Amino acid sequence: MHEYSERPRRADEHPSHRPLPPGCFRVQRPIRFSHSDPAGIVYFPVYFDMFNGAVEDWFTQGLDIDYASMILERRIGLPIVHADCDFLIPSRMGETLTLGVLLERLGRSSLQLRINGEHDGQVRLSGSLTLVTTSLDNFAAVPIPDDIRVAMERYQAGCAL
Ligand SMILES: CC(C)(COP(=O)(O)OP(=O)(O)OC[C@H]1O[C@@H](n2cnc3c(N)ncnc32)[C@H](O)[C@@H]1OP(=O)(O)O)[C@@H](O)C(=O)NCCC(=O)NCCSC(=O)c1ccc(O)cc1
Repeated sequence: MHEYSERPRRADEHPSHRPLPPGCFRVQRPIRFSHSDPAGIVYFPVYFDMFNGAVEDWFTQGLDIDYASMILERRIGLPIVHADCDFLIPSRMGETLTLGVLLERLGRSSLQLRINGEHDGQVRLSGSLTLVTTSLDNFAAVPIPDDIRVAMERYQAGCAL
């Protein structure tokens, strides 16, 4: 039996669809012509590309760990093993989305992030990414390196404030 009546209907009815805590890292993303489909709204895969850009900026600006050096010099990759997104309100060219990053879970080699797209205080989309720290030499999962874990734990504590 379908239980559609139990699905959240409005942006403010589900916990993950509320704005993230103010302490979370946020980055602005202008919506450009190239992001939109013929209906004039952002084409859904574009949001996943924006999510990864937000993760890169979160590392470099929010954690103070240079994302490019982590990959190119330390040879630590962060492949995505899970991605999902609820799309609540469409966005259009000329608008600016604010992407916020909440660190929901820190595992041995994986981390789960909630990434919300907000506009005028409203959550327009709410996604989840699971990333795994991986050696780029053999493409196997490796424990999250200590310095990265410390930075993430510090971030998690600050975000909750
Ligand atoms: C990442 C992998 C090498 C890990 O494989 P394994 O070493 O066998 O993984 P394990 O089963 O041991 O799991 C490792 C951890 O991931 C977790 N995991 C693994 N799969 C999942 C899924 N699907 N969901 C949630 N958690 C998961 C698992 O629970 C372990 O967690 P911890 O307890 O915290 O350690 C392998 O799963 C893989 O290669 N997957 C394909 C990844 C891929 O192709 N993704 C899409 C493209 S990558 C990409 O877009 C990208 C973006 C940005 C970048 O910087 C890099 C790449």
